[in-house]
Amino acid sequence: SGNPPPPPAEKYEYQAEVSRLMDLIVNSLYSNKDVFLRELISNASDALDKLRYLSVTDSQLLKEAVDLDIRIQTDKDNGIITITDSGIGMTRQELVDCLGTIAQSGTAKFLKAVKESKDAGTDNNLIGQFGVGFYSAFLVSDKVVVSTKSPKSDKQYVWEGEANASSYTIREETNPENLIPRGTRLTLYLKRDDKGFAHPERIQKLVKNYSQFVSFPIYTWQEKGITKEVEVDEDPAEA
Ligand SMILES: COC(=O)c1c(O)cc(O)c(Cl)c1CCC(=O)Nc1cc(O)c(OC)cc1O
Repeated sequence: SGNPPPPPAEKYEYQAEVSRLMDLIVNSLYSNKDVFLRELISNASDALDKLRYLSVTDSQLLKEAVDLDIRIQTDKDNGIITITDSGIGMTRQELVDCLGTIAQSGTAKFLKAVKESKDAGTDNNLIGQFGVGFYSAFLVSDKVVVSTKSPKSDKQYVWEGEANASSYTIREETNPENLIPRGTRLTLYLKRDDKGFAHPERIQKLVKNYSQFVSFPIYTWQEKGITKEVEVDEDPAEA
């Protein structure tokens, strides 16, 4: 017989503050939903920064020898966006700590700030300021899958959450096709009304807009092959 079956997915309840936060976001308090891409590119960039910084004292972290970059793939027929980075990734516990809970302090302040800004009618983007950028994925997605591999663990884990759900699941990644050497891959299953975000030209426009301060190359994938979005003063001869 083959390998033993993988352990079943484990179900976790969100911390109450996370549920409140997600309700707020899912009810799309934010008129310009574009911010989801800025937040997710920012998270990917932070994870790459973390890896680069830690690798200065621990070169083992780079043993998977993959380039430090961000790849954004769009599937416009099925309304799916995939954002993959080769950053530090997360262990199972970090998945629970990072995506299932948020620091209480930040949340209370965030919720208060949003309420005030809502009352004040000024719809500014508070999401990024409180480290809750991940949940902005639910501005445009019914379901989000986060597959992540940290150099600190020998397994890759998959977090799965849906909008308006009170719980999420975490399981081991066992499908060889889905394995990544290191980093995090987010798969966004876009809402019916937001499938337009999966059009390559729309993503490319948003990436150009948000990638100005990102010090890693961002590639967007489309039918015709890979287009390198961020021209890092490339020598024309190499182009
Ligand atoms: C380490 O960050 C990631 O793996 C990562 C990524 O590469 C891309 C992403 O879109 C997201 Cl959402 C993540 C996770 C970011 C995150 O929430 N990190 C994080 C948050 C915490 O509250 C924390 O506290 C222990 C630790 C974290 O790494």
